[in-house]
Amino acid sequence: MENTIVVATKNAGKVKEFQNMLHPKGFSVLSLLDYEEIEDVEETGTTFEENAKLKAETICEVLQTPVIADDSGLEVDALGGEPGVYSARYAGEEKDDNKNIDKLLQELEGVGNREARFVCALAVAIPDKPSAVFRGTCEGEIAHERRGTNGFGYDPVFYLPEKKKTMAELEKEEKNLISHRAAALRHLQETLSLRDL
Ligand SMILES: O=c1[nH]c(=O)c2ncn([C@@H]3O[C@H](COP(=O)(O)OP(=O)(O)OP(=O)(O)O)[C@@H](O)[C@H]3O)c2[nH]1
Ligand SMILES: [Mg+2]
Repeated sequence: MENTIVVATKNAGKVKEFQNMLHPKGFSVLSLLDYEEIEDVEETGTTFEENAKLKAETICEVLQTPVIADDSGLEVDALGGEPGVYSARYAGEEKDDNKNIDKLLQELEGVGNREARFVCALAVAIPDKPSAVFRGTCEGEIAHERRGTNGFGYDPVFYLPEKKKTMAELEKEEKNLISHRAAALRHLQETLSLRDL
């Protein structure tokens, strides 16, 4: 397992981004897509941090190896911070990105304030050690319609005014420099060495 990091997620979009961010640093990335027998961890927390810790600690306990977990989502100011920790299941249990975007655009119909942010809590769990959690955010606005095909989730409607593009119009390298996930990973690295994992 040398230079391998396990990310406790079944979200293929997240897995790709962690691979693209960690491969250049000399790590290979495994995820729960490589351990199909492991069931989803129930996200019973009320914050991104609680859910990230829950996922990291549960999978660390099962695999007895260091694990990182990402709990993330979209906070929209005009919706009082929703969908927040419920971002994946905003339009139903099937976690359908397209339906989630449709619902978001409906909720914001006629709403002037489009300010929003992506939030990522990244938790690290190491056997027999206290876990740690780091937060990264990325500020933007909710567009009126979809643009772009890169990324996943709400990326086609997450508009970055300074880039004049949606997140889904950015190349993956560009997203991985400015995203909430990249920011959380930077914070983790300021405190911990990935080589300790
Ligand atoms: O456009 C987006 N670009 C992103 O970069 C991004 N990051 C998160 N999200 C949204 O937030 C949910 C996370 O929920 P979440 O952390 O519970 O993950 P998940 O349930 O998909 O997988 P898991 O990691 O729990 O197994 C995701 O499904 C997405 O809807 C994003 N949307
Ligand atoms: Mg989830």
